[in-house]
Amino acid sequence: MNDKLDHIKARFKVNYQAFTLTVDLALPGRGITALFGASGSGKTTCLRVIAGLERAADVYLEVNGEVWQDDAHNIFLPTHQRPLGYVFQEASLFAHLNVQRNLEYGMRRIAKSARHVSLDHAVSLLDIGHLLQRKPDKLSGGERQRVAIARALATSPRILLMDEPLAALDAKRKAEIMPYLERLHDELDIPVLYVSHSADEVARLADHLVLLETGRVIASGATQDLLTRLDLEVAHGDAASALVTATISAHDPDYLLSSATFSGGQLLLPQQSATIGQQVRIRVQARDVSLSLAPQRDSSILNIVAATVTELSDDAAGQVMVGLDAKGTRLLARITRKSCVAMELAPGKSLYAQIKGIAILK
Ligand SMILES: Nc1ncnc2c1ncn2[C@@H]1O[C@H](COP(=O)(O)OP(=O)(O)OP(=O)(O)O)[C@@H](O)[C@H]1O
Repeated sequence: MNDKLDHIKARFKVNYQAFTLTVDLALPGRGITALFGASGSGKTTCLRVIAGLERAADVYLEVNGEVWQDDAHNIFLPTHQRPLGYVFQEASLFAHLNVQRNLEYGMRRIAKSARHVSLDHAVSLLDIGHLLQRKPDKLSGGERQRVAIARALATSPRILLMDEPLAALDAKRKAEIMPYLERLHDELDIPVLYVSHSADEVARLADHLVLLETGRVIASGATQDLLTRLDLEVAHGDAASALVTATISAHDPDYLLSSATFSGGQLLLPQQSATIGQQVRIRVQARDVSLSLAPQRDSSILNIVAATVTELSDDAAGQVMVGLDAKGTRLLARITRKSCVAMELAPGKSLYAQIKGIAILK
């Protein structure tokens, strides 16, 4: 299987009285694709159409080579015949069955020949072996969600649809479950459509991003690219950030630091457990980047990289978002309009980006 953007094709229209959704998407057949947008933009409706749960018009839906629905040719696979896993905001487990039975229930529906994820594998991926005998009411919210995800996986889906699976959890439980979602991504070859309105989750998990606005797809592309496109709202405001892919190149135990190389040079990070040569995904928030025309040598900031201004765009009152290119990696810096004028910033100008804070995502 390759990474071309044509393994999932979804084309349809939904017409409610007060809302119209028009979708024409070609998405990668692997990795996590986030559907991102404000409340009411149509994210859940998209998943429901893909699952065959929602009436839509002019539907064409193809998942990794299988046509599930093609209205032009009267093809319609009902929901129970679509090999998909659906995980909702609130785990809908059977209260009277223990975890083991809940998992088996999902699996029994699937013919032996179609099973490619074993129960053991799903249990170990979500680390729920110690919970198998418990009833759902004896699980925490995070544990319930892990069981719900394992149950979806145990049906050997060709695609996993996840509708804000972390939304009902508090920050601590979210942080607990995130590594499991990353694990699915790293260890399973099942594409995930992940509905979210959290920029944080999207930056951390998604390879591909679909931006929805009042029923329209306004952009679809690699997360790294879309987060830094200044014509999009997602690249503005307090949460705006860039993603940097880097490779761990050294550890410095004396200072508890690790270095990582990326297209624009080297970054120093808090000491990482990752081995040398391992890839890491780093989030750099626009508000944590300041700019200078000369490289500062008398600063406490460790990460200073040469970059070129690509574009400028107004942000909040008195603020400007600056798009930067660090030899192939896009960064954002949010600075004051006053500094922008004083530094005579314009596209093509060379300068130095001083990165005050870095978050290692994985
Ligand atoms: N069955 C329905 N009949 C009529 N209108 C509906 C129906 N289902 C959803 N809508 C409307 O369609 C729009 C999109 O809803 P949808 O649930 O897809 O949005 P969403 O982006 O998932 O929102 P949220 O983040 O709040 O879950 C909303 O305006 C909603 O009120």
